Amino acid sequence: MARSLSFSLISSFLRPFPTPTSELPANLRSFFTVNPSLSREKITLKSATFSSVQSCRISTSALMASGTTPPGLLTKGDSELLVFDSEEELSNSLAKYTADLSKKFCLERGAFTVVLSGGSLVKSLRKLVETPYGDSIDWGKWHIFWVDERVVPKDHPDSNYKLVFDGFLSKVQIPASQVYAINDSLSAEGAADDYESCLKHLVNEGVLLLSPATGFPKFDLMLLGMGPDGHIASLFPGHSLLTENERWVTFINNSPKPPPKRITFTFPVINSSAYVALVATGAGKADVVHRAFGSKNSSSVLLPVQMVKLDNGTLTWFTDKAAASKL
Ligand SMILES: O=C(O)[C@H](O)[C@@H](O)[C@H](O)[C@H](O)COP(=O)(O)O
Repeated sequence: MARSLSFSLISSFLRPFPTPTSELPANLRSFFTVNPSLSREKITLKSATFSSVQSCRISTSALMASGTTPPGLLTKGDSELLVFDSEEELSNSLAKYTADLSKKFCLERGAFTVVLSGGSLVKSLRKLVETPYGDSIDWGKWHIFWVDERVVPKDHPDSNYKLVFDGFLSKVQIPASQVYAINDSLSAEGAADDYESCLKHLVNEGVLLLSPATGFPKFDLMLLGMGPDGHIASLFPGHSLLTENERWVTFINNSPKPPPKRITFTFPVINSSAYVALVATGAGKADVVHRAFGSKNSSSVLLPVQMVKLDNGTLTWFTDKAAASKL
């Protein structure tokens, strides 16, 4: 039977840890002990349940939405997994994580470049428009991109632009000129070329930075969903697009997930990001979460989600109990 440990990371802002570290299992004890810098202001989660925690590497940077990296826990290409008791709690924490990164990047460089996927992610972002974030975020400095888009008119029910507009953009004050939708009058190939040109223009304008290490654009934050087959963006298992290493944006005319015509960022762009939050909820994602984080990996063939290996950034998985149930 899977061992389950529930503990409250912080139930109020009055105390740093409700549970003495001596009462935690050894692996979590050392996790907290080596991070004396954890402060009550920086920990954002109300509670989390980790099943079979040996399978997961959990570091404080995922819990500290300000992005401060504690010493000795993160390495290049490392990733972190958070498991929440409910999607509601996940949504609260995702909002805090995003708001804190917004504050950091707006202060550091006066802009915040945010890339969104479609799917259930957009619903999980709902708390971001609510108090206290909705009123305090500097929306005027946000720049919104799509990691993938279905090549359909913007008012089509399949459009990721429409999904994000209805669920998020229509509720906040991001200037329309800073919302980069595809040109839906073009073919998939034309729309990908056009979007890549748009990104290059934004690099010239200084809105978008280039990764000095890879030469690909370095977005501040990507908020990505994941399919039950392990796809991210419109990068599907076994597809030739997985190995694209020159283009920034490419296209697919035969997507296994409808609709068939899409554009998508490529792996070099995704992996050049400063921060990636991978949001996976529900039992339908449990097999893939297990494959990515479980102690036994039966296949040498990597699923697309396993190919997210950031060159110099922080990858955090936000999951709920159902998605983590096979760990
Ligand atoms: O346009 C798309 O189809 C998405 O960008 C896609 O990559 C999505 O994020 C995943 O399929 C997860 O979707 P769910 O969270 O709805 O399962």
